[in-house]
Amino acid sequence: MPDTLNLPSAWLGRLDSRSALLEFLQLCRPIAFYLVDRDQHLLHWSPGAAQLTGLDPGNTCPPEFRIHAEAEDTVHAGGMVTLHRSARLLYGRDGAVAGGIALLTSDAGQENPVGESRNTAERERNFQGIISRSPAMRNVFQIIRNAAETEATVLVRGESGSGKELVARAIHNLSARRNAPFLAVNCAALSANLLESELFGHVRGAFTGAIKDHKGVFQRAEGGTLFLDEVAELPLELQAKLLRVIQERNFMPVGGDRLIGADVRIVAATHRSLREEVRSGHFREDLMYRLRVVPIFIPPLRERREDISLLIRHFIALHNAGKFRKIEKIDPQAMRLLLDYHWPGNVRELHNVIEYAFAVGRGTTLRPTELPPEFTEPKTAVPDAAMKSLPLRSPEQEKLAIGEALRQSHGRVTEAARLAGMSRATFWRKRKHYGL
Ligand SMILES: Nc1ncnc2c1ncn2[C@@H]1O[C@H](COP(=O)(O)OP(=O)(O)OP(=O)(O)O)[C@@H](O)[C@H]1O
Repeated sequence: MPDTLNLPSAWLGRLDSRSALLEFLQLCRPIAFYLVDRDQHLLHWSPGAAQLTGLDPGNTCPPEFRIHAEAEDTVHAGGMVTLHRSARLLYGRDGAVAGGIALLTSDAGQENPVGESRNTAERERNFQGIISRSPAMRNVFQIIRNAAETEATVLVRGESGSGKELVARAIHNLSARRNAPFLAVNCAALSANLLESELFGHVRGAFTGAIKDHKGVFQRAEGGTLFLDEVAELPLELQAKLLRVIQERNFMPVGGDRLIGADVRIVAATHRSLREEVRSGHFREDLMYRLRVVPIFIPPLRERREDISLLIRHFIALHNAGKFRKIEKIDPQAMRLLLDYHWPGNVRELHNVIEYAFAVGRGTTLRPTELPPEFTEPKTAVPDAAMKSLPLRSPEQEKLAIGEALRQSHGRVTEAARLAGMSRATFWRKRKHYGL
């Protein structure tokens, strides 16, 4: 079925969303669905919904039908009819929740088709362990599939915790190299000397303490894939050596006198823009071009908000499999806090939040009090004067202050721009510039 992903963006840009929505609602009259605003006022209850449920609720949404979160669940119309409901949240241009839309189908007699389509949907949302239903990520999945068939070097860009290593593993697992090793090295975690040794190995006596030969990851990953995380942090002298491996397919261990062949596919990752690193003289341009043969960008979690509830459910299901606690429901207030959060640590942070809830809470409902302090503690207002002096701040301070303004405003850009004492346009530009 075609989806928005396949619609030309130029055409989408010209579309008047108001008239398109009204046409769409008219056309779908026989289908059972409804729309609510963020305060749960019923905006539209289709004739199909009235027929299926036997209800005509006016503009008051029956409590059972309120939409607080993305859900695939059942609702009971008038306590008699059990319906299957697919609910989705709708977002405004400012990124805040603007309401919800839900589709109702009769559970009875549709067991198989609904069951099948749910399974298909589940498969589409779990690609090699990467859970997502965002169109941008579906694009990423397709690039992974295609790139895995080739030997091309891949550069994954994304914020910390957004899933770069998962992408690298997926490429390896789908490639012809899947039966050989997948090894990961974090280029930011080691000093230049240790990193060189870890990458290329050393021979006995190469330096004090080198009491025996040591094989580097280029040798240990023979026939497989090497994941170079935080590649932008690679010191310049090692960049030259890496370039050589990519071009010549061989390398020299530290203190060695003999070149060793390297049959390794490289997948590199960074949270920085390599172009900017090249511009500032921290990264070799020739190496950048060699690494980004296939560039993959993973959007931060806050830019694919449709994934938040999916990931929450995924991690809850993972932890439910343990013995300590089973969470069956999420309190609507807790869900709103989770959905409105800015997620600076991306999926890793979300997983930690669920782990925290399992550790501190009890019972079958996840409650707001079981969320870490940053969700519940009263926000300390950023002093206006301090925010207004933003242009005088260093880039690091400015980035921090913009992040804080977004956090305080729950991602609502107009409000955040006001807090930061900037116009919306400047705020957008700076936010983009800092990758926030
Ligand atoms: N879409 C996703 N679905 C399921 N789990 C995910 C997803 N994205 C990330 N994770 C999980 O979040 C954690 C962080 O992911 P990963 O290590 O791949 O991120 P990263 O971008 O490489 O982070 P860093 O740059 O900090 O190393 C891992 O536990 C990973 O399994």
